[in-house]
Amino acid sequence: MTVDDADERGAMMTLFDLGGEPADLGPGATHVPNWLTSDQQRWIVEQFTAWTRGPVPIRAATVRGHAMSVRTVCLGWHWRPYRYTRRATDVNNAPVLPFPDWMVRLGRRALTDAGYRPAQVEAYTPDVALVNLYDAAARMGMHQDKDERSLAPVVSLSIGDACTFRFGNTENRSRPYTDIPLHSGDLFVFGGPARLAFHGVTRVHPHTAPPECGLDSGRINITMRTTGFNARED
Ligand SMILES: O=C(O)CCC(=O)C(=O)O
Ligand SMILES: [Fe+2]
Repeated sequence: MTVDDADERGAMMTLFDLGGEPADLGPGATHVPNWLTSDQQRWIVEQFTAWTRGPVPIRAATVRGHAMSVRTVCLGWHWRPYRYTRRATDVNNAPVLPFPDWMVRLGRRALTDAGYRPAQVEAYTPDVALVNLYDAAARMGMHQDKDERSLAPVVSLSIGDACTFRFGNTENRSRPYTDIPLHSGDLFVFGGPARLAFHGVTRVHPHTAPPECGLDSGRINITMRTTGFNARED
């Protein structure tokens, strides 16, 4: 079997396994397949294209001397391992784009659809988005999202090629974890007892992006978070 065959098989498995039981992700984690409409996905891809042009260009962050395989552009705050600043201090020192109001509203709708109570939804005010672009070879190792001071939920949106997302436990990078396919348009929310769960992307499935999503190849993932830092901090 060639690598291409293996990719093809992975792609087919990912495309056709939507009918099964929803994975039990434990309390605090919710997967809502097919949450964004095709129109919304295409519109977000257009925004993404504009974000990558700057003022801070999309780039692979450096972790312990190695470039990540994923490239990232940020909104609201600039993230570099392992802190948030208002300027892209490890890129070109330009100020980061503002966090858009429509994304706050989208984040609130995401919490509603993930089963959060109205008071929690109204209080939700994410102020940073990490927007990741994965090519077919990109991965993300198991990690916790813990550079934020706030433990408000993380809202994750996926567009383009499907991936295998590994969602684990709050203790360490190893088992127990659950591998779930995230497809174009899927929403994933992790908060409460799952907020500091280890998670990662074990692989991207090339050629699985639906034509109507607006992205020919690769995968975009947006995670909205709440830094808990005040506006003047740098
Ligand atoms: O790409 C994903 O689905 C997850 C991204 C992620 O975990 C992160 O940006 O911290
Ligand atoms: Fe993460």
